[in-house]
Amino acid sequence: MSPAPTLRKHSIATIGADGIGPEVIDAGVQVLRKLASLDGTFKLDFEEFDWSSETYKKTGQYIPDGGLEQLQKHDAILFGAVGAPDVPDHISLWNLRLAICQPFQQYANVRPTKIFRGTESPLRKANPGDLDWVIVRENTEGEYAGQGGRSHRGQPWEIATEVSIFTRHSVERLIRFAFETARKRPRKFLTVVTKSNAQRNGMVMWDEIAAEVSKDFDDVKWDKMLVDAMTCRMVLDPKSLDTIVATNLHADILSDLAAALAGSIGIAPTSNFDPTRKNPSMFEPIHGSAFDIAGKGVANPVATFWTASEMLIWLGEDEAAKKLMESVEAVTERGVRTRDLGGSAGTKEVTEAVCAELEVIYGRKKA
Ligand SMILES: NC(=O)c1ccc[n+]([C@@H]2O[C@H](COP(=O)([O-])OP(=O)(O)OC[C@H]3O[C@@H](n4cnc5c(N)ncnc54)[C@H](O)[C@@H]3O)[C@@H](O)[C@H]2O)c1
Ligand SMILES: O=C(O)[C@H](O)[C@@H](O)C(=O)O
Ligand SMILES: [K+]
Ligand SMILES: [Mn+2]
Repeated sequence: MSPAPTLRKHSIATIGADGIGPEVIDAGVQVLRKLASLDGTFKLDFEEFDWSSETYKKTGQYIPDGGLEQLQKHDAILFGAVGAPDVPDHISLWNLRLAICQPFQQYANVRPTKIFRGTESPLRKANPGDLDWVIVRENTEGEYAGQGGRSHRGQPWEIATEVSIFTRHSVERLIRFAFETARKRPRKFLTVVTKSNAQRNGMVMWDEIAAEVSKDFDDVKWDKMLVDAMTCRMVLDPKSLDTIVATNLHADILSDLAAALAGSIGIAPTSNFDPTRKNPSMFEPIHGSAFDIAGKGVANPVATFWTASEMLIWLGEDEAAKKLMESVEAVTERGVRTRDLGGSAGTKEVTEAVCAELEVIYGRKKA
């Protein structure tokens, strides 16, 4: 008798945090548990962290002392969203999301977008397949470097600075990552986005570094766009784009636009990668805590399912990741969609439909 194959194990830290964050993370964990049990070749262990704006209001901290060391023990982090109506947004963002991404040097933030079957783009002429992009966002510095200050508060002569920092080290590693990402995709095509007409230092260095790095990627075609013109190209000529690289802030904005053009911000995933694998990478839907719909059971969990699929690829579970995406798309195609996608289903119904579809895909149930 051949020995039983060893079960691959992955430990996941979950941080639902605020608003719809815990709702979509619970849905994601439910689907992941189902997937692992149907697949049977790998096991997922989850540890839940209750770090949130509620924790902050009680303890004065989002992340307790030693918190990053606790995260460090896990293979990946599945994150919901942070932000609450009664905590300033810059406090919540800087003390939870950025307090993980930056020290863990998760420098490549990868944001794919596509139009799901059964859903509609607000662009009249775009159909599934016509918009298929990956935005690579710098995730450690730039406009989010944390440099700046305020003086003379409240005075008519008050001043505030918000200084963008671009280092050759970080720009080069990110652009190299973007070329590698483009190389792995069928079209092998990268668009480098900057604002090197108005911003004449850091952005000009970006353009120069892109030109230098491109020499190591003869097989990847690339072009350049100014960020303002890029918004027009995304809307008017979506088929002309494939992989896109931009600064922390520019790509933050472009990726919300990309999600909306694909149908909804409720479908778009994010991977915050530390490509060196020294630290765990963090996976989250692109959207925020959406206070306007929190607690109503209507949040679209699809962004978190796609996020979970990206996380599985990072953990080496490509086959299961593919099956998860097949089942999500079968469900959208069948019309089980939340309100943001023009449907009437709630978070629970979509989640249950995806679990049922997984059973079909794994062949336990007749379709
Ligand atoms: N990475 C993060 O944790 C993250 C990201 C973005 C915003 N935020 C924070 O979230 C809070 C709210 O920010 P915002 O309103 O600018 O952006 P948001 O993404 O939370 O919401 C924008 C709009 O999209 C809708 N929406 C978002 N996700 C949805 C989903 N899954 N299903 C259906 N509809 C969805 C919301 O209802 C809202 O109308 C703020 O505190 C902000 O700082 C956090
Ligand atoms: O990091 C940010 O800019 C915000 O949290 C959010 O808009 C995101 O996209 O993660
Ligand atoms: K998020
Ligand atoms: Mn954003």
